Parts: sequence; C-alpha cells; structure tokens
Amino acid sequence: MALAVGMRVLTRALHRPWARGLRVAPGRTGPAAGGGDGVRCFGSPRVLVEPDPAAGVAVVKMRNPPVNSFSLEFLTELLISLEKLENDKTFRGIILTSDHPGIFSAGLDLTEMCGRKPEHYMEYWKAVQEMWLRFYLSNLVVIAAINGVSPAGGCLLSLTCDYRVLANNPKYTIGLNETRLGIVAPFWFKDMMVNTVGYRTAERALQLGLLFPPAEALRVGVVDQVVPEDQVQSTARSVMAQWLAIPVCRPGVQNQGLGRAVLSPEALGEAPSCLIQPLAAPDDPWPLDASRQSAFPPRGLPACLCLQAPLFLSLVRTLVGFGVHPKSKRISS
Ligand SMILES: CCCCCCC/C=C/C(=O)SCCNC(=O)CCNC(=O)[C@H](O)C(C)(C)COP(=O)(O)OP(=O)(O)OC[C@H]1O[C@@H](n2cnc3c(N)ncnc32)[C@H](O)[C@@H]1OP(=O)(O)O
Repeated sequence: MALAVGMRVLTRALHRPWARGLRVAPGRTGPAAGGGDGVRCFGSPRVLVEPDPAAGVAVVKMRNPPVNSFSLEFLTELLISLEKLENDKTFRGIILTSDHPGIFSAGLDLTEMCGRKPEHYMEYWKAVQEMWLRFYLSNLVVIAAINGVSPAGGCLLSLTCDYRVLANNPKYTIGLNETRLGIVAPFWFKDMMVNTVGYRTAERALQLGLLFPPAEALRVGVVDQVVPEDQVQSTARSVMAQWLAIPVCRPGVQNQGLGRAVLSPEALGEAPSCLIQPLAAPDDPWPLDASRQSAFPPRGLPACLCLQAPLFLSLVRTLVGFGVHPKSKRISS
C-alpha cells in the first residue's frame, strides 16, 4: 500500500506542479481555543499545543491533514512549538500525538522530494534533520502517544521520544518502510532503529521495509507499550508522571550514556553535511529529480522512484554493509 501511495504522490507531484503547495489546512493561529481549567491552547495552523502547566506537561498535536506528512511548513511549525515549550520553564515534558486519530504521521512529505530546485531539497533536508536532532536532544521528556499509522519518518519521529505508547489497532503499523518505496533510509534513521530494537531486528526490518502491527511492534521493541485506543493518552500521562518523578530525567539519561548514544559530539557536527552534500551538491541533484531518473533504473522499481548511482551505492552500503558505517561502530561499542 505504501508503495502504491508513494508512486501516486510522486507521479502526481511531478505532473501537477500546482499540487505541490497542497494540504495546508486552515487552522487557528496564535492563542487558540481555551483548554481545560482556563488554560489556553496555543500553536499554529499545523500544530496544536494543549498545555497543562500544573503537571508541567504539554500535549503537542500534529494536525497537518490529510496524513500529517512532514511538509516544510509543518516541520517549521513543529520546531517552533518545541522551542517555545523548551524555553518555558513551566514545562518538563511533552506528549506528542496526532490530532487525527488513525494517522500519527505518514513521514516525509513525498511532494517535497521531487520536481523541486536543489536549494529546496537543501532547505527541506535541513529541516528534517533539525526535527530529528531537536526532538532527540530536547531537554524535555518526550512521550509519543501513537494513535495511528506511523511509517518511515513518522516512525523516526517516534524513535526520538523517550517512550512510545501505541494504540492497539491492527491498522496502526509502525516501521521504517523506505526500501518498499525504492529509497533508502538514511544511516541515522537506521541508527535510531538499531538503538531501539537491536542490530539483527533492525537489519531485517530495514531490509524488508517492515511495518509492524501493534503486537509485533511491542514484541520487537519498536514501541514500549500497546494499550486500547481510548487509553493511549491516559497511559502516556501516567508514563510521563513516572519520568517527571525523576529530578533530572533526560539529562540524567544522557549522562549515563544511555538512549542518546547516536549523538556523540562528532556525530552532531557531521549530521547536516553528510546527507546534504552527497544528495544536493550542484553536480549531484536530488535523486528523485525527474530530469535524472534515467541514469539508474533498477529493475522492478517505478521510474519515479529510481535511485541515482551515488544513492544506490549508499543503499548497497546500508543493506549489504549494515553496521560497517562508522556510526554503527560507535553505537555498538
Ligand atoms: C531519495 C532519497 C530520499 C531520502 C529520504 C529517505 C527517508 C524517507 C522517509 C519517509 O518518510 S518517506 C515517506 C514514507 N511514507 C509512506 O510510505 C506513507 C505513505 N502513505 C500511506 O501509506 C497512506 O497514505 C497512509 C499514511 C497509510 C494513509 O492512508 P489513507 O488511506 O488514510 O490515505 P491515502 O488516501 O493513502 O492518502 C491521503 C492523501 O495523502 C497523500 N499522502 C499520503 N502519504 C503522503 C506522504 N508521505 N507525502 C505526501 N502526501 C502523502 C496521498 O497521496 C493522498 O493524497 P490525495 O490523493 O488525496 O491528494
């Protein structure tokens, strides 16, 4: 299904340039609807924040219809909301969830990744990395209340969180399914998965592009808890209370060398360039660029998803040499 949707979205974006600015839902700007107990919600058109100052917690709801894909606008608004909460000493934790039960997030916005100028890819990719780094390194406790399907980038976002609660609905699959779209998950996606589920499970999951239904997701450890759909929020709240009972939970974990293993200072320094340079340098345009698709058409893949040779090499390195990347060594050591 994901492959079919990927093909459909990419084809549409390539053939209908007017559709590229789609999916912006009008929403409340600035201070929004009043929350419970007289506390006001705030946020932006695509991100709703429901603060609970008494608990020191804010619920951050993604609302970028139809599928909460990571458009540039959405990523920007999400990061602004995170920053606001981090700068407000009232808050120590956030619960990240979707405003549209059924879809947590469809991941990267496929229309941002084709038919655009190289500068756009650069900007978009930086925003994706920024999202990953900022959530992963946030000084707030972040609990994911996953109330819908969560493929690819949606899964990555949840992997940046300290704890994942998934609603028990067989439709709510989660995983890094990039290979099914004919693209390769960047090494830092892979590293996050390795950190979470272990080497062998991650290897198989990424190679086959597995999307795990809840029971399986719990078994392999992609999520920490599976609960009935109507208990996702309350469970996330109780888990949060547990975390906030620890005086220095997030920094404490970092200091113990747990959980944030991927991000050594060198990795942080390298992260932005290692993907942007190979993918968006002037002589190496974005691999999904329609004008370059003929260079490497792997058999069996749709033309709109064909990979360029450099990316193919990277794919081979990921799939065949899984674990030989220097950052994998860093994780396993
Ligand atoms: C080459 C280098 C690349 C490097 C990047 C590598 C890392 C990539 C990470 C990613 O995240 S890639 C994106 C992966 N995402 C997916 O595989 C999800 C695809 N979508 C789905 O499977 C389904 O849409 C859904 C999320 C399960 C929802 O299904 P539902 O039946 O409820 O809705 P649909 O009718 O399928 O979709 C509604 C609407 O939304 C559009 N859409 C879906 N996904 C995306 C997306 N990721 N980006 C942009 N738009 C998306 C879909 O086309 C429909 O649009 P319309 O046809 O209604 O206009």
